[in-house]
Amino acid sequence: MVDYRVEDQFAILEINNPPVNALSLHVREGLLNGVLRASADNNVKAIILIGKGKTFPSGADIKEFSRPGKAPWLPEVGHTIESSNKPVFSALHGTALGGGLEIALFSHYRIAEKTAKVGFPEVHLGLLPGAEGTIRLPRLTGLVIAMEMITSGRQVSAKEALKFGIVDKVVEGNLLKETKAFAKSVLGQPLEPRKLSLCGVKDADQVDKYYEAALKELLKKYRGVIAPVSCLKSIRGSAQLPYKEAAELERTLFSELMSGAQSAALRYSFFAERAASRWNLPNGASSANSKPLTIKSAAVIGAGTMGSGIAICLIRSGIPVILVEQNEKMLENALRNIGYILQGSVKLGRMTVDQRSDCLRILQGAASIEKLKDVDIVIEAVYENLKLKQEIFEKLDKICKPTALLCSNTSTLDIDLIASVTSKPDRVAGTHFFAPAYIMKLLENIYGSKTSPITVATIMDLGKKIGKISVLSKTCDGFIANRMNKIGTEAAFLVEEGALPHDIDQVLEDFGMPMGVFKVSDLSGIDIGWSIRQEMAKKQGITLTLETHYVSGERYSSLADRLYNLGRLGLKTGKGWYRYNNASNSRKPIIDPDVTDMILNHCEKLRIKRRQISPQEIIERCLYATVNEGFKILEEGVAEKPEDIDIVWQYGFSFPRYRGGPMFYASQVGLKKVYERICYYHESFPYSKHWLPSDLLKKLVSHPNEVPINLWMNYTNSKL
Ligand SMILES: CCCCCCC/C=C/C(=O)SCCNC(=O)CCNC(=O)[C@H](O)C(C)(C)COP(=O)(O)OP(=O)(O)OC[C@H]1O[C@@H](n2cnc3c(N)ncnc32)[C@H](O)[C@@H]1OP(=O)(O)O
Repeated sequence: MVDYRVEDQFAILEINNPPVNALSLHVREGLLNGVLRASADNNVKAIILIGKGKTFPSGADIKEFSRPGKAPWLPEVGHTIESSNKPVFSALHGTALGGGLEIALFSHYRIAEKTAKVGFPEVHLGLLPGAEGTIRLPRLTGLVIAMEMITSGRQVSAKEALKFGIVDKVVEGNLLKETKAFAKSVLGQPLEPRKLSLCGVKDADQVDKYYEAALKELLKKYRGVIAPVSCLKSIRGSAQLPYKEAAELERTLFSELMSGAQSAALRYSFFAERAASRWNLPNGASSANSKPLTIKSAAVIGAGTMGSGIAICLIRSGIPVILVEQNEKMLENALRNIGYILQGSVKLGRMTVDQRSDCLRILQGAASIEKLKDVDIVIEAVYENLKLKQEIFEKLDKICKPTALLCSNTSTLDIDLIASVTSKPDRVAGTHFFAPAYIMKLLENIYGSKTSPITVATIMDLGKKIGKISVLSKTCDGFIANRMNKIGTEAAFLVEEGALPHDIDQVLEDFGMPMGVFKVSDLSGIDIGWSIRQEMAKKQGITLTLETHYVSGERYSSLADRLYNLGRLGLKTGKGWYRYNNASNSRKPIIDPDVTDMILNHCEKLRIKRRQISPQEIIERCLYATVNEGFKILEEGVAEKPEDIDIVWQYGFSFPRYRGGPMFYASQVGLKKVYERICYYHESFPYSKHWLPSDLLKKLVSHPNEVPINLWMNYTNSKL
C-alpha cells in the first residue's frame, strides 16, 4: 500500500490505495515504517511522500470509522514524519484532503501540482480534522483563514493554498521531478523552523474576537449542526493552549463528534449518495453492466416554470435545447426569463458573461413539436394531466428518431400509461425534476415495466452530467418522493385535532427542516394542492365540500380547501396559512388570528374536540407515517434500497443531512420503537391507510436477520 524506493538519495514513499489513496491501516503502517526506514538509511538525504494514481490521500478511510480502529493512528504517523532527521516533502496532486492534508502538514515542506486542491472536508462528515489539523493549519495561515477553511470544508486551489502559506511551491509538469528539484534547493537548511508543533499562531492574541465573530455566523448558517462549532472551539484551543494541550482538546472534541448521532448520519449520507448512483433492475440489468447513450441535443416541451428550469439545467451543461411551447407569448416570456435567470447567475458569480451567452446561443424556441425529429432526448413538462401527456407522446413517437428517449417530468403519473401510447415503450421514462429545477439537486428518474436498461443508464448519466443527484424509482403513483410524503396530510390532521400551523412549522424547523410544511404550502400556492385534490375527486366521481371529512373511507381534511375558498392562496395573495406584508414586499410569514378563527370554526362544525398536542407527537405523526410508507416502497421494489429514499429526501425535500434521511432517522430512533408507535397510531386512526403498518417493517423488527435490506445499519449503531 506504500511502495518504498530510493532514487537519487531520495526515499520515495508512494501511497497506492486506489481509488483515493485513503489512509487505511495498511497505508498508515506503510508510511510509519517507510519514514523510520528512510530516517535510518545513511544513503537517504530526504523523504518524499507522493500519491500513486489520481491523487494524494483524500483523507482517512471513512469506512474504518464505523469499526473499532487499530494503531498506528494518524497523529502517531504524523509525529514520526515531523520528528524524522531527514526533511520530509509532501508532493500534492489531485485532492489532498482531511487526513491527507494533515500528513502534509506534518511534513517539513509541501509542493503542489498546479491543479491540486487541498482542504478539510471533515465538517461534512460531522467531524473535525482530528489528526491535529485544527492545531497546525492556523500556524500556517493565521486564524481567520483556518476558521473559514475548516468550518466550511471548502477545498482551495493550489494557487490559493500558496497565497495562504499552506504550500511552499506550486509546480507544473512532472510532480516528482519538480519536488526533487525543490528539495535540492532547500537541503541542508535547519528543520526546526519547519516543524509546526514548534511554531506559534501568529494572531493568537486576536483569537477571542475572531472566535466570537465566526461563532455568530456559524450559529446562523448551520442551525442545529454541532461539528462546525466544535471545529471552532478546537481552533481557539490552538491559539490559547500549549501545542500538546491543544492537541488533547482536539482529540476529545473529535471523539465526542465521532460517537455522536450527527456524524453517524453524515458519514452514512456520504456513502448513501454514492450508493444511490448505482442501480439494479429486477431483470438483472444494472449500472455496472449497462452503457448510457450520449446525449448531444435535447428538447423540452412546455415553457412554464418547470420546463424553463429544465432547459436551463441542460444548456448550462452545454446540451443544445429546443424549448417547445404552443403559446407564442408564453414562449417569448420563457426565453426572456431564462435570460434573466442566467443574468442572476452572472451577478452571483456563478457564471461568466461569456458562459451566459454560450448558454443562450444553444437555446432555441419552437412553437410546434414538428421540429424535434433529430433530438436525442425529449423531456415533456406540461401540466399534470394524463390525457394531455399521452397525446404529446403519441405525436413524439411519430416525429422523433427511433433512438430518441421520450421522458416525462410527471411527478405522479404512471410511466407505463404514458409509454403505452408509443411504439417504443423501452425508450420511455420519467425524469422528475424538483422546483426550481435549475437549483434543486434531485433528479428522480423513473422506469416503467418496459423501460430498457440503456434508457435507464442514459437518464441516470444525464443527471450526473447536468450536476444532479439522480435516484432511480420504479413507476407507481407518486414515485418515491411524492408517494412517501405524508407530512402535509398528517400536519393538516394535527391542526384539526388541536395544534396550530405555526406550532407544527416550529417543531419541524427545530427538527432541522429549513421551512415548516405550512410555510412551504404558502410559498408554492394553496391553489396547487387544491387542483390536485379536485382532479383526484373528479377521477373518483366525488364532489368535495368544506364539510368533507372522509373520501372513499379515508380521513380527509378540508382545511386547505377553506383557505382556497377564502382566496387565501399563499404568499402570492398576501394571505394563506400565514399573513404577509405585501406592501413592504416581505416574505416573512406572520401568524394570523383569522386563520386560528377559521380553524376553530371548522372544528366546531365538524364537532372535533381539540386537545393539547405535544412536539413529540407532531414529529412522530409527520415522520413515522412517512417512514412507514418508505418501508412499503422498499417492500414493493419502488425504491431499491433505503439509501435511495434518504437521498430523495435530502435533495428533494431538504431533509436535514445530519439526520441522514427519514429511513436512517428511524433506524437511529430504533425500528422497534418506530414500529410500535406506527401500530399505536394505526389503532388511533384506522381511517388513514398510511398508518397500516408495513409488513417489511414488521418482519425487520421481528426477524431482523432474515430481511436483506438493512444495509444502512452498517453505518451506525442502530437501536433495532
Ligand atoms: C486518534 C485518531 C484520530 C484520527 C483522526 C483522523 C482525522 C482524519 C479524518 C479524515 O480524513 S475524514 C475524511 C476526509 N476526507 C473526505 O471527506 C473526502 C471524501 N471524499 C471525497 O470528497 C471524494 O471522494 C473525492 C476524494 C473528492 C473524490 O471524488 P470523486 O468524485 O473522484 O470520487 P468518489 O465517487 O467520491 O469516490 C470514489 C470512491 O472512493 C470512496 N471514497 C472516497 N473518499 C473516501 C474516504 N475518505 N474513505 C473511504 N472511501 C472513500 C467513495 O466512497 C467511492 O467509492 P465507491 O462508491 O466507488 O465504492
